[in-house]
Amino acid sequence: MSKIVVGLSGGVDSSVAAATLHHQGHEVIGLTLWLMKGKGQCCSEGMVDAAQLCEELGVPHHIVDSRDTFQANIVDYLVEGYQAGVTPLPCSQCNRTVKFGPMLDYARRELGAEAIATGHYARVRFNETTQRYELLRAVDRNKDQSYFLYDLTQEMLGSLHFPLGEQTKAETRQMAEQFGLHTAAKPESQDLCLIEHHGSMGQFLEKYLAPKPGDIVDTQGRILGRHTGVHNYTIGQRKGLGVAAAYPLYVVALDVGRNQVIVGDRASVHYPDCTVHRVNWVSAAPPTEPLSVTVQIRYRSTAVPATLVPLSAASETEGARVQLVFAEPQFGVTPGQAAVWYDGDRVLGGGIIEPLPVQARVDAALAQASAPT
Ligand SMILES: Nc1ncnc2c1ncn2[C@@H]1O[C@H](COP(=O)(O)OP(=O)(O)OP(=O)(O)O)[C@@H](O)[C@H]1O
Repeated sequence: MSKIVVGLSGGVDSSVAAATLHHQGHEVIGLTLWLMKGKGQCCSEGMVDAAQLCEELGVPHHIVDSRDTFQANIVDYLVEGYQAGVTPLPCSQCNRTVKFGPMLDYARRELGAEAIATGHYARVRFNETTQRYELLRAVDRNKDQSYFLYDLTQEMLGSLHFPLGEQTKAETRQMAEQFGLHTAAKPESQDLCLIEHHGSMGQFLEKYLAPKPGDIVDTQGRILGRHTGVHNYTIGQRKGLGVAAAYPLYVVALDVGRNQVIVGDRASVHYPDCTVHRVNWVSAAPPTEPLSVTVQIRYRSTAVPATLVPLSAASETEGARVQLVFAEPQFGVTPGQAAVWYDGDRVLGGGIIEPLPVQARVDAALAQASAPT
């Protein structure tokens, strides 16, 4: 049995992950990262719940102040992204740069442990033929979090345990009761931790970005209304535009230079393809030829068939790039969000959807708007 450091948020999933490993006879050490600056109920309550869980299990608990790392890698990343007119996805970035990397470092350096575990719903296996670790979807498809884990490295996968990957959420809740954990009845977190902490994404952004009103225009440039700042809008957004029209309007492009939000009909926010940068091939070697995959462009969306075409990197900071050509045009392909591609249950890789130049978005919108959906 080995020494395993378990990341504890104070929620039911990580509690059951820790309790399971403890009951299997592993030497469990609880580790909670203190993530957010300022007073927020979720962080303080989470740390206390995690500490109490470790008391119940009779295992040590460590708290590591990671507020500066979280601020630099997540808060600043989000604010800069929204300011530039994209909608950044914080979770995959957080998993790699704030959670798994630093947790593994701390486990090795301070605790003499080589393994870490979390309550994520996903699976890892070692492929003897390719000699690579592979990331797989969780058995509980409704809870599957593999989408957020595409950016992990082989080294991280090799040190990781996901004790909940083979079970359903309902089974996890049952186990929490059987183990007699005080976190058994804790409600499910509904949103991004940042949103739970601040109330809403709007309230979070208000702290960092001043309102910057401008025009809402259609794809022909006609002014339809006013907006409160391009950072408050997302490609594909319909609600909250405050513009009356004969048909529903969607955000087609965010023009930061002109400070305009450009809107069109539903057909105009369908895209036949997208390019993706900062690509990570988590389970497989990068291909040299086009590859058939299924791809997920949002956490909750269904994976759809696409052809992946390898591209050369435009610059060193962009990392590897690929083009994804969808079998059917996709709604609201949102720059800043992750595209994650799969071969069945196996996550092959993923990356960040690149912004298109505004004019290219408008041209694509005009072309799609006149095409049948
Ligand atoms: N502050 C933290 N410190 C250490 N590990 C964490 C922290 N927050 C989350 N984790 C780990 O990452 C996993 C997934 O986190 P996520 O925020 O998605 O929580 P969740 O699915 O609601 O799980 P939980 O019920 O454990 O909160 C958690 O189960 C936990 O192992």
